[in-house]
Amino acid sequence: MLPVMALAPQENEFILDMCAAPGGKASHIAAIMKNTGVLIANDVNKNRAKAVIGNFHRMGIANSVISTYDGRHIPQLFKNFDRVLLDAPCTGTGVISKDSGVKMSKDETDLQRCFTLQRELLLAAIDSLNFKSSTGGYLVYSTCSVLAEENECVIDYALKKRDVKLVDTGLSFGTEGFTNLRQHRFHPTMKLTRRFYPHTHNMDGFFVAKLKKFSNIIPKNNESEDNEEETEINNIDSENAEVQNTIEKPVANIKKPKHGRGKNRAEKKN
Ligand SMILES: C[S@@+](CC[C@H](N)C(=O)[O-])C[C@H]1O[C@@H](n2cnc3c(N)ncnc32)[C@H](O)[C@@H]1O
Repeated sequence: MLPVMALAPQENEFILDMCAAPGGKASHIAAIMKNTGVLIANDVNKNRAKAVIGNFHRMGIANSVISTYDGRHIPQLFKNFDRVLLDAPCTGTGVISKDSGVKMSKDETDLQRCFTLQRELLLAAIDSLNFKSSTGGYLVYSTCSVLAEENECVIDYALKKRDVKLVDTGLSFGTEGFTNLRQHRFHPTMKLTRRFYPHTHNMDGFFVAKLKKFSNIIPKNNESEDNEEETEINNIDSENAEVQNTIEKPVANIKKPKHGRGKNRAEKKN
């Protein structure tokens, strides 16, 4: 439950668990909230969401709404959360000891698909946060993967695309996230993220990062978006343009995100 400890939910807050099923972490958050405030427990997979319903009934949780939206659409549906947990879908390379099939069943395309989705979900999670929250404005991103492509690379992307900064997770163990790995050079604050390894920490491989949001402004990215001015998210967000077009459709009909062809200019350059 490390991500929930890092999230540090408070009573009476408005909290989103964007990828909640089967609901272990959402139940933990709800227990800390003591049936005050509101918890939105969302998961795109309707079958898996049934497990959240079961868990919440069993635990007598009465302050929650369980939804089955694609997390990338959440900012158009709910906004101004005090805290958001994004326990992202991932390749599961941290739990190979439990499911050795991961070694054989994932190829490069799966990895690419995973980290594209992770980036999109993370931007949506940030966009749904209330930076003016008097108690929060925090987001926790976690995966059960040990691959930098699904962890530091995703966080690095968000640091460039939104007005957020990494903060201490408050977790007293784990190793520091990478600032320097192969061809990658990440922001020095990446050491505030935490990595957990089966052989070192006697637990599943895991990654936890905590971000604080400072405004709704999309920072000018000097490397890839030289001609773009700082802009309020609500006005432009081209990444969400496709989402806006599909928002009225049932989840099953939602267009898949485009990979490769059709990406916007900035993403292509990254
Ligand atoms: C690592 S699991 C979450 C585990 C959960 N936090 C818990 O503690 O029980 C990732 C979840 O993300 C969900 N998911 C995948 N794509 C999604 C999307 N686009 N929007 C929302 N949820 C998504 C999957 O259905 C899966 O249940």
